[in-house]
Amino acid sequence: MTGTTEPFGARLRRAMDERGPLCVGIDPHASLLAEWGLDDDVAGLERFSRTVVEAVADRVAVLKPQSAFFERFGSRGVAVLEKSVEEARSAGALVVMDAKRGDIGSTMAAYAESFLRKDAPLFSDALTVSPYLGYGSLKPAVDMARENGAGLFVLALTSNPEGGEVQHAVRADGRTVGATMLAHLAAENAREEPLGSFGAVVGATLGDLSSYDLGINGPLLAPGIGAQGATPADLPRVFGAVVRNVVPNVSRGVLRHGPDVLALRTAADRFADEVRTAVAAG
Ligand SMILES: O=C(O)c1cc(=O)[nH]c(=O)n1[C@@H]1O[C@H](COP(=O)(O)O)[C@@H](O)[C@H]1O
Repeated sequence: MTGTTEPFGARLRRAMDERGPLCVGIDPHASLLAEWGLDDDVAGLERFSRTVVEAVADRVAVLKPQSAFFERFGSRGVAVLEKSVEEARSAGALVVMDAKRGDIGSTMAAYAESFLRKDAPLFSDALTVSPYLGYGSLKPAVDMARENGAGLFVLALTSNPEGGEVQHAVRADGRTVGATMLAHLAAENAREEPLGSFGAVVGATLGDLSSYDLGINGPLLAPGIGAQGATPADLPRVFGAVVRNVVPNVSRGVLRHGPDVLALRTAADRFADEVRTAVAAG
């Protein structure tokens, strides 16, 4: 931790307690731009992204821009991404940059500088990362996050059906690969209060996860609600005792209500209420 920089986990816990834990994704699919009556170009991208930020950044805990949809437009798309991150953060939302980076250690350090160094143009409160070059390859990102009060979300048990062939694979020590990633995160977050800064991505679509120890003392980003078929009511069944640490993500389930700001806001509020009710019951 540098100076008085408050760790991501503490900032996230407070935001979740104050605003509820919902994360809304900024996923400007070409099909959504068309549904919103926008052109599939940089101006359309900018209008889409600004509208989502205007609609929900003052009320949800987290916004998660999907970097690929911005990178599609090259440097001008990335400029829109920079602006969206800045606007979302100034409206009080935390930003999780969904860029799913993962590389050998020496180049991972450059990715970490791009997203997790406080003075970087794309600095975000947290970054999604892939540990499938080995968890240890993420060390430069872990270190950079710690120094800058940022966090990581490590892909552990993803929402897509193809993930199982890697994540459920059993290692020589009898543990699955996914369980091993969770154990690394638990070690990273040990003794952190009120919540560690190193989260796992665990799909809300996965059903019974009782064979996994999700008690990593860190946040669990749970995509899959809405378009992928999971609902807020599934959360207690999937996450059990750690449901209070879940940050459920909805992207298309909210975004399909645009371009009307009020309709987007109402959709996000409805998911937020359903999540609150499910977590309270869990
Ligand atoms: O890391 C992620 O955010 C992620 C991990 C995962 O396992 N599954 C998953 O869907 N996501 C992302 O979460 C978002 C889900 O979008 P919707 O299906 O439209 O709600 C997309 O941006 C995905 O890239």
